[in-house]
Order: sequence, then C-alpha cells, then structure tokens
Amino acid sequence: MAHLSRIKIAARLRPRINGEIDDDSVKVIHSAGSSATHGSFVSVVNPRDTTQIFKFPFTSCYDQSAPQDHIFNNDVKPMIDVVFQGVTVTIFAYGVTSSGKTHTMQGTREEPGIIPRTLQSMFSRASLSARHAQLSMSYMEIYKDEVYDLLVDRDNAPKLPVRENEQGKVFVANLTTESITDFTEFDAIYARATKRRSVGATNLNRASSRSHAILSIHVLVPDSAHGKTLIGKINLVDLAGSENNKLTGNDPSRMAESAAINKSLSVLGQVVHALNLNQPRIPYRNSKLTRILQDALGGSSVGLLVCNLAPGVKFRQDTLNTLNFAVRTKNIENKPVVNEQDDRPALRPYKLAAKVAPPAVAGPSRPRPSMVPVPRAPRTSALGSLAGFQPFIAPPIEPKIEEQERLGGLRAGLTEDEIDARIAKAVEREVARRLEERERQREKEERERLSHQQDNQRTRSKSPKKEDISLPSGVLTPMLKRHKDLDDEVRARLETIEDKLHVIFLTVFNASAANLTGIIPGIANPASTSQPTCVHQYPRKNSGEHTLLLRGRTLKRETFKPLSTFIAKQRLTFPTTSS
Ligand SMILES: Nc1ncnc2c1ncn2[C@@H]1O[C@H](COP(=O)(O)OP(=O)(O)OP(=O)(O)O)[C@@H](O)[C@H]1O
Repeated sequence: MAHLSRIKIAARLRPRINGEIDDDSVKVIHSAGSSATHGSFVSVVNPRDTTQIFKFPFTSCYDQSAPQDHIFNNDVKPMIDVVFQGVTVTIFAYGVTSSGKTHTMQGTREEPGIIPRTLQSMFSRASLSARHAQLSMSYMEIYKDEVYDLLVDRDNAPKLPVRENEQGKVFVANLTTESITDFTEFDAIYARATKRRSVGATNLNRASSRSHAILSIHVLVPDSAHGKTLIGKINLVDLAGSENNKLTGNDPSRMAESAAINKSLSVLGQVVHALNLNQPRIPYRNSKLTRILQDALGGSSVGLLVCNLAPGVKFRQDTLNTLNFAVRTKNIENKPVVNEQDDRPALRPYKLAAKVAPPAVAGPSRPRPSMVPVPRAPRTSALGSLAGFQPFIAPPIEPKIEEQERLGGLRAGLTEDEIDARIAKAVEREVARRLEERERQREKEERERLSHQQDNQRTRSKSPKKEDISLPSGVLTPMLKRHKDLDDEVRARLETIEDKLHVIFLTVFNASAANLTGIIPGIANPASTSQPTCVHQYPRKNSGEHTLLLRGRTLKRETFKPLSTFIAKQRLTFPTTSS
C-alpha cells in the first residue's frame, strides 16, 4: 500500500523594506535550544484583543535574518533526492503581494533562491551519478486563468489547453519541453522566459507578479541493472500574490487581473478545505491553477508549501489569512508513487488466439516467441517511507489483452507454465470484463425503458382532456365508470393497460357474453377481421350489470362505439347467464 505523505510547511518572514515600520505584531520565535526546523513558531498578535497571541508551529519557521541557503539546505535539498528516485515533487511559494515569494523562489544574482539552487544541485547530482540522468525543462504561466508557454515568444504564444490522459493525469497540451545539459544553459533559457512573465507595478511592489509561474524540471534516470528508467519531476511554483486592493491601489485594468488572481487562489483555498473535510467532490476543475496542481494536492506527489509573510501591523490580517491557509494545507495527505518506464525488450505478439482455442493436436513444443524490442508503457508504483526514502516497487500490472497485443506480447524469459498462467488470467479477466459490460448494458437498457415509459405517461397525462369522459356509455372500464372524477393520470394508465393487453372492459346491462354473441352485431370488432373473445365476465352486485372483459388483437376503444351506441339505444335487456 502507498505510504501517505503530508504536505510540508515552511513559514518565512521577510525583513522590512522601503522604510516599513516594524512592530511586534508578527514574529518568528525560536524557543531555547530550538532551530528553524524544530520547536519554532510564528506568533501573531490577535487584532481583536492585543493581549492575546496566536501561535503557528510549523515544520520550519524562518525569521527575517534567515539566508537563502538555509532554507534550501533544510527543506529543498532532501526533496531533490526524492526526485531522482522517480517521484514528482511540488514546491510552491504562497503569500500576499510583496511578501517575498519571488525572492524565495528566484532570488537575486547575489542571493539566489530555491530555483537556481535546485538546478545547480540537480546538475551536480546528475554529473556525479554514473547513470547519466537527463534533465529537461518546461515553464508556463497562468494569467487570468489561461495557460501560456513561457518558452516561446509571447507574440506566438497561444492559450494552451489543459487535458487529462488515460491514467487520469492532468497535463498541459502542446507545452514546450527543452532539454538542458548544464546550469549555464538552463540559466539563459530561464532568464529569457522570465522576462516574458506578466508583471506590473502595484503600490506594494514595483515588480509584482501578476501571474502564477510553474517551472517544471524533468529528470530521466536510467537504471540498466533493473531494465527501467525512473521518471522524476520537480515543479517550482511562484504563485501570484493574493491581493488586498485597498493596499495595492489597483487601477481598473489591474482590478480585472486581481480578480482572476484572487479567484484562482480562492479556489485553491476551497480545494484545500474540501480535502480537509474529506469531501467526495474536490473542486479542482474550478480553476486552471488547481487543475494543474491537482497531483500536488491530495495526489501522488510530495509537496512543500513555503508561506511568505510580510512584517508589521499593516499586513497582519493577510498574514493571518496566509497562516490559516497553511494550517489547513498541512493536513493534506498525498500518496507519492514512483514513476518508471520499463525498458526491457518485449516480445512479438504470442498467438493469443491459439491459446484461447488450443490446437486440436498439441505438439511437443510450442514456437518460442522472437525477441523484438518494443516501447513499453510507463508505470507507477507505490512509494515507501519518505524518510530514508526506500521506494517500494509494486509488481508490474498485467496489461489487458489488447494492451499485450499493442505492446508486442508477453515478456521474454517466462517459462511455458508462466505464460499459460498469464494467458489464463488474461482470458479470465477479459471474460469478467465482458460479463460486466453486458450487465452494464442490460442495466442501461432497463433504465432507458423505464424512463421512456415514464415520459409516455407524462405526455399522456399532459395531453388535452378527451371529450370523452363521455366515452360512449358502457365502454368505460368499471373503474372509469365508477369514478368519473378520476384524474387524467389514472385514466391514462388504465388506457395504457388496456392497449397493452389487447383487452377492453365492456359494461352491459342485463347481458352476458353468451347472450350477446350473435345477437349484437357489434360484438365482433367491425373494423377487424379478428373476433374479440370474451375472456371473463363479472356480474355486478344488485345492478343487473355485467362487465365483460373482451380480448382481441386489434381491439380499440373507438371500434366499440357502434356497439355501445347500439346497446344504449336499444336499452336491451337480456337474461344474465347466472340467472
Ligand atoms: N528575505 C528577504 N530578504 C531581503 N529582501 C527581501 C526578502 N524577501 C523579499 N524581499 C524584498 O521584498 C520585495 C518584495 O518581494 P517579492 O517581489 O519577492 O514579493 P512577492 O511576494 O513575489 O510579490 P508579488 O506577489 O507582488 O510578486 C522585493 O524588493 C524583495 O527583494
């Protein structure tokens, strides 16, 4: 079973900038003997009661003096090991505008942030490894809920669609991926791409990011000893700042951007909330941001959320919002998996049909399949514990029959018994699948039939009232006759029953079927060649009436009009059979 991994939270309080007034409303406290990663917490003075303090303990808390390398070494570096084991890691910076997200992720030339340090570390790891890991990158931004490729010129950048593959993994279609061989190459591409990112000045931050930026570094680590390649990925996400329009002084066009930013962040909050409550429906689809980050939120990746905080009473409410979001996020549980691709050569299709219907005369030996390498589907397996990361590789999932055929058949090196067992299993599964499919189809047809029937009844009950409540006297079913005030729906139902059974109830005075046959010309359906027969007759108490149940293939209520008219006119009186 996959191990659960909670999203790790790091809080970072930035120093004062541009003559901001500092006060004690937000502080990072390291209790005696504690470090950033142990026993520290963020304290915020309660805005409603300044004698109270809210405490927010997180895995890591960094104060204003914390250098960039401190954060990287404590929280990010251990995750790079995980990426090289074939796991997806997502690190995202969250916080209000100007709280230091870009500084933390990107940093400056003098103080490089998480992104450049991660790349340097990955390249040095790749070059040290004898396994020749290959790195590549993609970089996108989400601006006003549309996705753009930052690796192509903005003029040519179309809006990219977000799709889902057969395994339910969400991806951005047509996003460029460039291979990168060293840090210098990465840095040149990244610098060019970052210039394309949508930024604009607000009162709080002259270079405010107006979009969410997601940089993904993919790594392929061949493992020839086991005939596979591990597929790792790290997503480095610099979210746009959650905005307080009173503080940012946005003009109308900025307000529209701001609304889109706030909406996607609010959906992010809703997703986190729904995950916390274990709700059956998580609103990932309500914004592109959450859709793309789906795997990092309750999915199969490992996550780190860096909460950036701005100091001072001016930002206190935003700080509390950010910290409350972090508290909810830290309860989210992911189930990390190892992504890998099987590189072992597969075989040409083994004649499955021959196995399903074995040859009449079994020969002493069967033909050995020839070895022809074909591409294999990537697979995932459950991740073991993250601490001391020992991935557990689940046994390969057996492909379906069609898949086996597509992949080129059964694997080399299997004994005949193993091949037999696999074929038997595959056939068994296929039969079960078809039975299930048939059952589903049957249920579907039944549902359609019922709904069709209900529609019919609704239509009938809505159709204008037939003049004939006044159906010719004696041709109404006993119920209809007894209850003249029957509502349309019951009437319609009775008529449906009559139609279906090819029967009609005929009420006559003082007469039975035997008396009527041959005496009343209309007993035979005048419009039909088939004679209706009387299948039952019910003498009615103390009334002299008989109700006859007539049955005939082409029986129609209208065709009895002449008969009923005849009866009505003649006021016939016959002896009843019972008398
Ligand atoms: N830890 C830090 N040390 C020194 N300066 C910092 C630190 N954090 C942030 N700053 C400075 O604060 C300012 C705002 O930071 P930054 O641009 O990173 O904020 P942001 O959260 O990314 O804002 P936005 O959401 O508007 O993009 C910048 O001038 C940055 O250099």
